[in-house]
Amino acid sequence: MAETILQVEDLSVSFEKNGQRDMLVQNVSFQIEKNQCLGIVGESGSGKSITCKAILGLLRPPFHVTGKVSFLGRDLLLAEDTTLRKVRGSEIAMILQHPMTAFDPLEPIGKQMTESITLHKGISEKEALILSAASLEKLNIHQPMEVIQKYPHQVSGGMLQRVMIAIALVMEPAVIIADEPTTAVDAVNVATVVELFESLKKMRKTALVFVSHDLNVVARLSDQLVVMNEGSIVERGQVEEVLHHPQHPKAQQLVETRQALVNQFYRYVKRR
Ligand SMILES: Nc1ncnc2c1ncn2[C@@H]1O[C@H](COP(=O)(O)OP(=O)(O)OP(=O)(O)O)[C@@H](O)[C@H]1O
Repeated sequence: MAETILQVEDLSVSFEKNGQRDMLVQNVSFQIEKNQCLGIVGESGSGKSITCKAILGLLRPPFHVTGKVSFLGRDLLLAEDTTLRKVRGSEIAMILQHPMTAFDPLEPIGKQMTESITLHKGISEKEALILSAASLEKLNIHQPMEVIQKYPHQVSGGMLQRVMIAIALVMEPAVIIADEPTTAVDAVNVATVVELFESLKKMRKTALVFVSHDLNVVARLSDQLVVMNEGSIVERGQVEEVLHHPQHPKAQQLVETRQALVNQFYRYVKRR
């Protein structure tokens, strides 16, 4: 039987402002097994990022989170901060949409990479540096030692997203939560990133939560797909089923928009 690694039950998030409570995410439930990828799609503002942040315990008041997030039998919503930090670094990796916010602007990139790796893997800084450089090379970063010496503001957003993915590759976590991990990455490197995620899934049995606006990438990586709208899941199922036979109007709209873009692309290619 497949082993459930992450189970989210009735996750709701509200935000309090001027005595008024806004519901941002409502009763979201899903589960992921080892070696499986759950894709999350939905229009901008539908609650995808807030859901990821809530799972990772990254929301503080005035956000209010309820529900249950079980990771290998532990409820992450009830976990102490120190436990959460440990889990986040080594067992659940996160790749965030805005990479700049994930790095300390005052420390070189390499130091930040080796710090998390030595802490969670219990290896020396030198070993961590070698692993970091090898991991960066897998992501087509050909002069890794140069990048390692730079500060976050000295490289592009796409490069920082690849650095976050490189850290995840070294850590080999049980789960990766990737919130639009390729938004700033150029097209050639998107293919590399997708291949690396695919091989992590296959070789390491990593479970993935993959949020993206790119339905082609989602179709390639995901097994199950959920569609979010206004904070709720409005459709779920096998990825092919949802993409080929969407039932909810919002899911249909997403798929139609993608089809229109693909058709436009082929018309453009034919004209050339
Ligand atoms: N820091 C915040 N404070 C208050 N409200 C927020 C905050 N971040 C997000 N929200 C609100 O929460 C809701 C869900 O936002 P979220 O960022 O999860 O959407 P999303 O689906 O990830 O969108 P996108 O695809 O543009 O990243 C939106 O109504 C948004 O305005």
